[in-house]
Amino acid sequence: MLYSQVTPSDKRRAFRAALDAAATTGEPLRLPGAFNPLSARLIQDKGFEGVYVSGAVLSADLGLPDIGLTTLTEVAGRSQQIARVTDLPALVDADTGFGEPMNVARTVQALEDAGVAGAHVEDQVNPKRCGHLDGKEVVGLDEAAKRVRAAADARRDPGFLIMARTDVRGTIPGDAGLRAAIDRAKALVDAGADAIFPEAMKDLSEFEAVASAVDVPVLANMTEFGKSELFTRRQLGDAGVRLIIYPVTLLRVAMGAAERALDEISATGTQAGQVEGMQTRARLYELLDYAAYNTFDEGIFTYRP
Ligand SMILES: C[C@](O)(C(=O)O)[C@H](CC(=O)O)C(=O)O
Ligand SMILES: [Mg+2]
Repeated sequence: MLYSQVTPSDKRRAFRAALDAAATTGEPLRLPGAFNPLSARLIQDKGFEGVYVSGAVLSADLGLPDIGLTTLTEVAGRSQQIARVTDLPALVDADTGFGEPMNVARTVQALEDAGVAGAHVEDQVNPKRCGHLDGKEVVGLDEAAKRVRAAADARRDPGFLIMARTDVRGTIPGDAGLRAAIDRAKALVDAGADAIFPEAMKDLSEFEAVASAVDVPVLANMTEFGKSELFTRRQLGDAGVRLIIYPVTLLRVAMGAAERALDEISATGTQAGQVEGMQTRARLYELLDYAAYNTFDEGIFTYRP
């Protein structure tokens, strides 16, 4: 009932332990993007290992493009709403950290307070772009390392996972881009990153090259309509990847269904033809643990001192 009984520090410990275990099992953790707290419940119910709080989803949710318009307050608020309804660890997209290294430090503390298990900070210039679009730019390695060091130094819970994302691959064509990504990944681990998010890898061999160059967990971003092919968990696990995000998948699926429903109402004058594909009232109540609230009510009601 209400919120998760698992404390943030327990979730962080469990997240790190699961990441360690993934190195031996070869089965990367799967973190679908929760587009709201309810979808986080569904992700847990379906047996996934974590939830992702995507910047692209958060901005789209607000009717905005993903170009660095959202604020720390908005991201931390949404992260807290999502993290508190699930026992799973939540990994948050902190974009560029919302400013200079000192702002990055504050971002990490705000996200710790939000109860999430970790966050990634990227090396794009402000204003940032989706990592799978052309024309993005990155800051120098020095600046990128300062962001990561600030993030690592700021956390109060050593379990909070600091992930460094590098977008450099997409800014340099050919092998030089991959080499630059590997160099950055290593330098960002030296700066204190607990994990690496190499953005816009072209193929499996690129994931493999990054994963074998660093001895921290590496994330694969399986976003649709982007630069990376959609690989399976098995393929990514074999390439040495330890966690996979499906950042915008559930939002895209839900919005696709919403469009179809609206079109059908317009075309036929009723949503009746869509009911079959809908989540039922009973299933919604199950996810909300409605029954527990009834029992609670009865407990209060029948209480006799
Ligand atoms: C992972 C990502 O940073 C996100 O905000 O979810 C995006 C996803 C996307 O726009 O498809 C990204 O930059 O890859
Ligand atoms: Mg993002």
